[in-house]
Amino acid sequence: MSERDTRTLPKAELHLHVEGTLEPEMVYALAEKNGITLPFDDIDDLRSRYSFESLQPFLDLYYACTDVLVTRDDFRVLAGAYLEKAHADGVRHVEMFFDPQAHTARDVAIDDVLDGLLDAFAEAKATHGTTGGLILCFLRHLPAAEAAATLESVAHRASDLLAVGMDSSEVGFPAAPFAPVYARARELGLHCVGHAGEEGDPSYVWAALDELKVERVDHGVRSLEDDALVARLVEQRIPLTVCPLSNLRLQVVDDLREHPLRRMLDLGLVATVNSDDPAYFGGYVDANFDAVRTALDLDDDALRTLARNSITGSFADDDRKAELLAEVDAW
Ligand code: HPA
Ligand SMILES: [Zn+2]
Repeated sequence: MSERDTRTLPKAELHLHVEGTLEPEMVYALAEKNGITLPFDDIDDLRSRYSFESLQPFLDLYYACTDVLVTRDDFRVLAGAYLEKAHADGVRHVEMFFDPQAHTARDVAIDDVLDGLLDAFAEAKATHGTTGGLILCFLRHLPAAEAAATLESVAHRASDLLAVGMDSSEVGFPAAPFAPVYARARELGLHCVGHAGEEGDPSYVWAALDELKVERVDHGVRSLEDDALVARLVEQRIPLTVCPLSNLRLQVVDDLREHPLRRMLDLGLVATVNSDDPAYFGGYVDANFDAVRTALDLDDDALRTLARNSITGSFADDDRKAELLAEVDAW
């Protein structure tokens, strides 16, 4: 096993929900500032709820906490705190998910969400040289018509986004109705990614590829159950944004020593390591690198491959990719 400090390994984070970086202290501070009554007794009661049997109970808590985000500055502060932690973890490029429908449903203006998040990126670029951008996620448990309306509401600001994505409950919520929304996103010049194969079987990953035409699969760990799917992902070099501690906490895997990440690398898949919802799942990106390094006995070459995959799998421009890949080679 490698002994190097993985925080010094230059990397990109490609699977990070900004709402999932809401730490309990910030939940309480923002609730007080914004006069919001939380459905918990106190901060310790909230902390006691961070144990999840599956995706849905986590999502219920995640959306309840999201209600404290109201103003442009709330979004700036939230994303800014994450970008500082990411910088300390060696993250040089971030492609950040946000869930606009979780905010506009509470009458928060989508421009305030976007502007606050972009303020934080501008600060991180100026302070640390961090690059990256925003991925607008559609909530797949809601009707596709609502996703379409959300996209149209920001169509005039498409240049402020990198991509669209899809998250929230997976099993029982088919991708096909969202195909026209994804087609429209491509028309607007946006990249396309989507969560699939987290809890859903390989048919969900096929649908993300064939119906939504995603360029990257978020999670995708269940793809390994289907050899033909693995062959397609390898052949087309479709990156998979894997989130080990998330998989452990949501009981997608019982034990990190059984996590498929090493098998994914051995099969030639473009797998990356990410934190998903770090405030809820026990750690930011370096904690994820550290956990899989120990559990799967990964050496420095495997860690470098994961970092390289995060850069080649990103939507950074070619010059930025070359710059970051050279930094990884020098590690
Ligand atoms: O891990 C996740 N899966 C699906 N939706 C999500 N929304 C936030 N985190 C997640
Ligand atoms: Zn996710």
